[in-house]
Amino acid sequence: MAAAQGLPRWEPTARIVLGLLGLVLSVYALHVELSRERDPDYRAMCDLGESVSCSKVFTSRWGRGFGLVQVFVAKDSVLNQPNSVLGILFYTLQMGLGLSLSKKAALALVVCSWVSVAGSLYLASILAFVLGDFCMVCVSTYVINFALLYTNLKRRKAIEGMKKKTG
Ligand SMILES: C/C(=C\C[C@@]12O[C@]1(C)C(=O)c1ccccc1C2=O)CCC[C@H](C)CCC[C@H](C)CCCC(C)C
Repeated sequence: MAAAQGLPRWEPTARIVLGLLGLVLSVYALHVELSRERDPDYRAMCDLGESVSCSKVFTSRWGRGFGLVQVFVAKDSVLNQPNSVLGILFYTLQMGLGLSLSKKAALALVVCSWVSVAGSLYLASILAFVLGDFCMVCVSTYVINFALLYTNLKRRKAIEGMKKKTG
């Protein structure tokens, strides 16, 4: 298997493509959220209907700090950042740590990725059962997060294999 000798050949490309897509979606989500907060009449490209509205989702209480941070701190605290800011950090980290071939970096990527998949499942259930909204930007980021987890698991396996061989 190629994975035993080194990284799968598709791995660096997949990581950059997924990371950039996630980054673009997160920046867009942040832009929509801030525009909507400034102007309640703002309509975003991803607002297609009453229940297919991304800006409604982004500006809901679940759109900041996963709706959980404000249980502990004030709503307008600096700790209560939009989810998309976490997304920007997360995708930047995924591309940045991808440059390192160390085992620790590979493990960190897998752990962060699992956290993001858990976050995705949580946000998806809020979307479906609480808000009853279809947010295309959100669903796209969940798909990206699953794909990144797969990529990171493959990568970690390959890096473990490499280190065993060369000592
Ligand atoms: C645009 C984006 C997610 C979309 C969205 O979050 C948005 C914007 C939102 O307002 C919302 C409201 C209500 C229901 C669902 C939603 C969402 O769907 C990006 C996050 C992706 C991902 C879920 C980030 C997870 C990061 C981890 C917590 C790991 C952090 C690791 C750190 C070391 C950086």
